[in-house]
Amino acid sequence: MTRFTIVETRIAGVRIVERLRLADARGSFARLFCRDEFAAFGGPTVLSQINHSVTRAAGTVRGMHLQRAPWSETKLVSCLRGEIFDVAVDLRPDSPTRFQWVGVELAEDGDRSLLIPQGCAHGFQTLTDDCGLVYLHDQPHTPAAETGVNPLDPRLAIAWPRPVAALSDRDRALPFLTAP
Ligand SMILES: Cc1cn([C@H]2C[C@H](O)[C@@H](COP(=O)(O)OP(=O)(O)O[C@H]3O[C@H](C)C(=O)[C@H](O)[C@H]3O)O2)c(=O)[nH]c1=O
Repeated sequence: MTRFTIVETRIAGVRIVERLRLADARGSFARLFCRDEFAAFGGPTVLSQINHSVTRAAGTVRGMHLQRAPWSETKLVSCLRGEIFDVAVDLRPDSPTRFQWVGVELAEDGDRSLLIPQGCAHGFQTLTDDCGLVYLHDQPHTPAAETGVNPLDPRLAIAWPRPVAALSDRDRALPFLTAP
């Protein structure tokens, strides 16, 4: 039984992964990742790290982050508590959608995750208080390879749904795009 439906977006490799929820009188069960099913659509098949982040206040923005090569990573982001607006930005130099972004709402009572490929930055805004995210990464966290772009960059013009209520000092200091 196929547990996932893959929805392509306008950015190649940025995919919405819709999960099949198996429900019964006790509640439900859903799979977050499956190596074989993900291999079938060209998704990541190796997990390096799994992370959990908690964000207290609605309106908070985290991002836009990615790791440089050779630690470029694919991420699968799932919201298991609360609701977020999840965003991927294409920063691949040769991509026809470079500097374009895709945003989707992920929620604990929803059944979808966002798959962010190598070369794309990831960030999100919380739409409720107390949001919990689970990230699957196919590369280890490598601080020396961490980079990003400013989530408030006017050139990206990411349409955050709410006023930005909180931003880390690190994210506030992320660079703005200058490349033509
Ligand atoms: C990303 C990461 C962080 N950390 C440590 C480093 C810091 O001591 C602490 C918080 O890190 P940071 O402020 O980078 O966390 P976020 O701002 O939530 O960044 C994450 O959220 C954005 C939206 C992402 O897409 C990335 O996965 C990730 O960069 O966790 C780890 O130990 N492992 C990790 O993989």
